[in-house]
Amino acid sequence: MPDTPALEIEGLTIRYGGTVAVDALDLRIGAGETVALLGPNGAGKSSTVNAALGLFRPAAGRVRLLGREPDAAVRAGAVGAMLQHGGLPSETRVREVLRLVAGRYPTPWPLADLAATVGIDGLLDRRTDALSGGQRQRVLLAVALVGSPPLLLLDEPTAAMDVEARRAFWATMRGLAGRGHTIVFATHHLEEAEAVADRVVVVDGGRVVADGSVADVTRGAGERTVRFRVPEPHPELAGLAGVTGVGGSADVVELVTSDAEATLRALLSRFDRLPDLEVRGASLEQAFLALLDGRAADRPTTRPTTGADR
Ligand SMILES: Nc1ncnc2c1ncn2[C@@H]1O[C@H](COP(=O)(O)OP(=O)(O)OP(=O)(O)O)[C@@H](O)[C@H]1O
Repeated sequence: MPDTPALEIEGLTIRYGGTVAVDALDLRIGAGETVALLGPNGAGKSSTVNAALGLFRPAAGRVRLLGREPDAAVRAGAVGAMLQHGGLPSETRVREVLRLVAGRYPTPWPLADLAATVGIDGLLDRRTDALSGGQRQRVLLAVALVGSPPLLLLDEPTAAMDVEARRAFWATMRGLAGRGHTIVFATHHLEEAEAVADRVVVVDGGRVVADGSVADVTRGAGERTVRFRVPEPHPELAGLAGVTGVGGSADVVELVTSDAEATLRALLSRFDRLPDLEVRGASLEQAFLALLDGRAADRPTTRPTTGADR
């Protein structure tokens, strides 16, 4: 069925005691999409990923992976996952773990090719308890990929990786995306989302607060950056109309503004010249922070603990 979504979540609600971690969340991800799940600590990303994998029963809502119940999709090898606290059996060699997992699938990814793809060729005979954090992540990725699943759910997959390993990881992911795999990943590295994702979904307080391409989300946040050269510091710039942040370096000022026109008017009334003036759209990071700041301002000082009670 070509139109069956890879992941479909309707009204997902997850509670831990009195805490509502996920609050009637809806999300539909089409086959072949690469989607970044963004959100501050405690937003509900891991809970959503775990529930999508059927690791626990939600308080309410419905999840389908490629049209199937989570358990059935996992059993059929349709989904591969890397979880935040994913473990490997101890006192075993990497090769044995991968052989064991491969045995569950009818047509597993050939071991040598898989190892080369995720950059663990040199680790196959290493004991799992002798791996560094980043090496462990790569082995966990190999475990997730062994069945060559059409859907990958990855929770902060590059958290322990160094720059080179992260680059290699995303090169592998791009290759898989190019072959039609659906990739859903939670991350705090906004530059990864910007570089890799077709779509970003921002979650806060257990709900989706923005959803679209990076361009949509940055445009939607309404922030702009006004940049120009100025020979000395001007502390008063922080108070100019529209300005929500001041940055820059040496003799360059970068003003983040929610009203570029008002900011430019205020600047032109103070300075005769604005050398090398540039007005740019916000980066994803600026948009993300503006979005969460805006929501924080809307919240009462004491956050309601049970969104589901509303
Ligand atoms: N096992 C648990 N027991 C109690 N509360 C939990 C449990 N797991 C998560 N929570 C709470 O649920 C909320 C959502 O947590 P979750 O781990 O899903 O967020 P997250 O977006 O993945 O955060 P992070 O970016 O820090 O990993 C938080 O308030 C968290 O404290």
